[in-house]
Amino acid sequence: MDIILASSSPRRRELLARAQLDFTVMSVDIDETPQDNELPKNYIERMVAAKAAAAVQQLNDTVETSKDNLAEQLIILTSDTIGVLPDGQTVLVKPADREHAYRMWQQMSDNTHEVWTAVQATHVSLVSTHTHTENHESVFQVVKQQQITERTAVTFIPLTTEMMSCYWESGEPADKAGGYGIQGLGAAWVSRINGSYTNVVGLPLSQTLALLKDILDTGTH
Ligand SMILES: Cc1cn([C@H]2C[C@H](O)[C@@H](COP(=O)(O)OP(=O)(O)OP(=O)(O)O)O2)c(=O)[nH]c1=O
Repeated sequence: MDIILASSSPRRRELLARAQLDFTVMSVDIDETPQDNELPKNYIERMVAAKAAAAVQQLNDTVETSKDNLAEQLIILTSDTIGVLPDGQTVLVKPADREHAYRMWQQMSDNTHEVWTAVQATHVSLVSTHTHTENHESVFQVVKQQQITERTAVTFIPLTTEMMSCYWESGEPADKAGGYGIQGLGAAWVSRINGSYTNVVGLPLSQTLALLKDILDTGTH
């Protein structure tokens, strides 16, 4: 079964490549705006499912021209990373602008938040259906989907306005949940983590491999 990583995150690509698996990558674009008072669990589960649905739709939009290059059974991997404040309710996403980043960082300063990454593995199969004109049409249909969510606690040192200003200017925070990258300059703000490091970077690697193994095992029985 072929694996598709449906993500435009270079970090996820790089992490999955470390497992020396064969996989291809496609980008999906969805609206990632949290709903009012949406709980972290609901938000993150909705995101990975929506990314998977967008990937299936994208495959089906081009299936007639690309099916010679596609396996009939595919596993699509989608993932989403958020920060969660100690209240267990506040979701930290990518900063919309500098002020948004500062607001998040003020709440994370000298405090411990959690980073949650959800991963969904979606097994799809190419099936041939009859159309009303008696023609055949091929579409990918979902056979099975499984999700996991991994949580890592991250403690920040006390932050000053000057530190926040310098960091924002670096450009690193813009495309990252909670407005920091532990794999980059953001490491200087982290005094301690408890849990998976790769989870913070965007893909909990060992847990993702276990999820893949699980869905591959059940798919072939
Ligand atoms: C906390 C943290 C997040 N991040 C990143 C991981 C995710 O890529 C990003 C959160 O945004 P996501 O929406 O999870 O992912 P994405 O938009 O980058 O990619 P795609 O939806 O196409 O898969 O924040 C880091 O790189 N380092 C960190 O320390």
